[in-house]
Amino acid sequence: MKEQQLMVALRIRPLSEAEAEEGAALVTRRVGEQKVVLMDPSEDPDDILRANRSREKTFVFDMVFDHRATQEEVYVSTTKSLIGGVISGYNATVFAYGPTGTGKTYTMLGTDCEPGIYIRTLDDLFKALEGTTEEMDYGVSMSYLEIYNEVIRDLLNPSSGFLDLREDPRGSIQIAGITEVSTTNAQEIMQLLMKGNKQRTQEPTAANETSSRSHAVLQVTVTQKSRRKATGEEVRVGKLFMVDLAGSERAAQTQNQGKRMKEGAHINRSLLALGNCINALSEKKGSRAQFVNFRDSKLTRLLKDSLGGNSRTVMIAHISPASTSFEESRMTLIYAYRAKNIKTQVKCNLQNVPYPIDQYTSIIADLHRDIEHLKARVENQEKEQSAVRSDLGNLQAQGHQGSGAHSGQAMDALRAQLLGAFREQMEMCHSLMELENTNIELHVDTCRHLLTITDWEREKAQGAAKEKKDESTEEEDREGGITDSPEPHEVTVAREEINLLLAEHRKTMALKAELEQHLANAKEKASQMEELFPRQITSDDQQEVLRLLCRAHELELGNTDLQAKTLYKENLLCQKDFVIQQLQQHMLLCEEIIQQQQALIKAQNIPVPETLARLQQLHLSELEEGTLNRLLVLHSMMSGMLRQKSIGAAAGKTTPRLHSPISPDLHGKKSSAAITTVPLSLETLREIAANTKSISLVAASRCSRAQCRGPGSKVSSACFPEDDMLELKDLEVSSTPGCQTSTGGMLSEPAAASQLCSPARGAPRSCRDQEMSAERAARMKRSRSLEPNFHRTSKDKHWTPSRPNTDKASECHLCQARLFHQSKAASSTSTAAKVKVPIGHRSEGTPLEVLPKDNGPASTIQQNNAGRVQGRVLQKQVKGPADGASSRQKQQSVTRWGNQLKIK
Ligand SMILES: Nc1ncnc2c1ncn2[C@@H]1O[C@H](COP(=O)(O)OP(=O)(O)OP(=O)(O)O)[C@@H](O)[C@H]1O
Repeated sequence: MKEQQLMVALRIRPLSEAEAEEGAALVTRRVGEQKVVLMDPSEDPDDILRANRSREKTFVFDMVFDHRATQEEVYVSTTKSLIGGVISGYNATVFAYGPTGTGKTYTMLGTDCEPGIYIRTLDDLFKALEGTTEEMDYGVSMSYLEIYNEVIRDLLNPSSGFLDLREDPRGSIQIAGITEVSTTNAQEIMQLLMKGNKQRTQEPTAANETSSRSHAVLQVTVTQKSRRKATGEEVRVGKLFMVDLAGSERAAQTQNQGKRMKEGAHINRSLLALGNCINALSEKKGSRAQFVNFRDSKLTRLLKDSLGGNSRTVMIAHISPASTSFEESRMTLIYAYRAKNIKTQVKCNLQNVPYPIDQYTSIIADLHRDIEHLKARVENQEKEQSAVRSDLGNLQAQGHQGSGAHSGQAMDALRAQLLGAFREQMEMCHSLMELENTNIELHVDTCRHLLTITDWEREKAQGAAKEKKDESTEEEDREGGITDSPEPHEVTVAREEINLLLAEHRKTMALKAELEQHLANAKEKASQMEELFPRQITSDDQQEVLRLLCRAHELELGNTDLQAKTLYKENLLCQKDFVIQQLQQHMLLCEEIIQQQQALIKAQNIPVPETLARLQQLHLSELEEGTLNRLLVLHSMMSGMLRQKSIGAAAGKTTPRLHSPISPDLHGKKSSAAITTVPLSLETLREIAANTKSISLVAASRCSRAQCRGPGSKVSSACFPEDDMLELKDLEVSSTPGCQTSTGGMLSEPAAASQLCSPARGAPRSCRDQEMSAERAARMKRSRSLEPNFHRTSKDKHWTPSRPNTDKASECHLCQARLFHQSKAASSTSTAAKVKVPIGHRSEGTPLEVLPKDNGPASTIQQNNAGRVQGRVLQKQVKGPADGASSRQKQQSVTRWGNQLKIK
């Protein structure tokens, strides 16, 4: 990882005709290649009182261009050098900053005769790639978007609506549903850009006839893969962002009113957020280190890596030379000058680095099977549902003909009430899932930050060890002992972000608890309504209609549950990537240790025991055979396919896609156990965040394993957020021989264990894992421990992390989460049973009466609200179909529920 200072260049455009007509004086002067002098036009040179104070301010930048600079010069001095890095897998960003009308678009896009940075960069990029394609396979894709009034639009496909901005598990920002064009022709790209630019929101302001009112971002991704098999299947991905920001303007200067004023407010909001980030980042190393809030605007979230992360970044600040723009120029120069202090950490983006992952391939295969199985069940349920719906239509038609007016009215009222109640329940279910989804996102974010901190801790530890070694050999240089190197700002940011994320998690959990309570009440209400059928509705047909309604509702809930389970599996896959990343780093460390030890053995001529020699031989042949590479490719292919399939399914089907399931527990009937994700103990994370010195993901997961371990154990409350501890404390779990795992106990009843551990298949995966581990352990006679987390199996032929450390930890959480939800479902059922007066449901136009409970025969609560649910895409897919609108609906639905809860 290399530290890079942000490069800041300044471009001063020529005096415009309008400025010249106004008689504006020149207030800027370029001195040499790197200096600019700004003169304050308001100061009187004859003012004796201020005679000692200079009316000139000098600013130094990496490059200063004045009106004589050509587009080629600006490009060559700022951007050209980034191309090589992007091809080798590094990220880079160029952004144009400055007040309106100072030439940002001119610099970035340019004109037909004087093309700007976009086209020159792409031209050179393709030329460079052509020269190297003998050795490498390259892929180039680009996307072009604008952020206008805090919403993101695809400039290559404006009809796709507003897009969502997401962070992927590796922490890079993604735009869901954005069009990515693959091409190798710069001319084609120029046409696309011109076309896209026409879609950009552009309006005349007093300062600029063709003012761009939005921030435009052109992203080019270069993927590089070696053609020589011997070098492995390593893929390097370099991303280049080219950003034309909207003008940093003041309303007074641009005389903006109405819509322009509102736009200005949004533009200023994101630019203000950008300014704040620049301020905070530039002071990161200084005494006034501040928190950098990238989340304040879409723009700063998008530029997060460019400013504070993994990117070589160039800022081209723009100013006008006119005295009339003095104030804007001064502010821009101050900001740009500050930005020079920003440092980014640059590292090559490698994907698919060879790593022994056989255990993951089997898990992934399992997940694949589960997903297929669940999908098949979803399809069956859908078929059943449509059959029920058509029956229902027929019966309703008959009911209307055959029954009297009075009974028809009662029937309609009851039906409306039922539908209202079911709809409310479904909305609550979806809101709960959305909250759970948010929790997962928060968790993924937290893990990512933990990884950053772990990386740093490891680097620090290695550095300290090295220093100690040096110290012993060069004592004279080490008077002060080992000095603590300063913590990189990304690590400090990670620590701060973890705290924020934990706070957000607590809020989400509180809202979720309220919603769950509300849902339990709603279910109780619906069950009371069902008991009234026989009294209020006399006709058999009508009763049948209502029963079918309830059945449809039940199916709908079941359907939702299944889809949620599917998505949960997908999420689990995603989390495996994290673990792989972590293990991969550990693997590299181990490799280094092995090499050094081998060198030592050789140098000292130490006799090697036969067993060790055999293992070394095995290790070498493993490397030569490239088995690990193949496994890795298999892993990436399978997980890629799975994700692709999911995306395809989401695009093709109109059924909802949910990240996390809810357990519908209707009318006292136990439904399948709900699953949620609590992959790391939030308590543990909180401790880790607080205890900043010894933070490590491995430590965190070990901790949570340790807390969950032990035969006949109680489910440890330490594995759950504190809000959930009360729910769990009385839940006794006993071990089942053969099913006991090192990561958590099973319910004593086999059926319950199966339900908890593997809802989709017969044998609980934890049990299977246990058997496999035992089998493996028996075969591991020659295995030898390198360090506590790693072992070598004769079957695996390579160093590999012990299974319980990874997948079992996840399984442990999975089991516990299910357990928790089941206990919660049980407790909510009992709570619901105590409710005497049901809360009124919302139904369209028909306020629900409080219905007396009688002792009529119980039947099943059902609902047909499938139509409502269909067409809602509930999971936001990165790089999937555009789903921005639906995710906003989701947000609204969650917020709405949040608000309703508050009101209630
Ligand atoms: N270096 C330059 N040489 C010649 N003309 C320039 C130069 N810089 C800007 N211009 C001209 O000034 C005008 C305004 O430039 P441009 O639209 O690029 O400004 P901007 O900073 O992008 O404004 P906004 O933020 O309002 O979109 C254009 O007509 C452009 O051609």
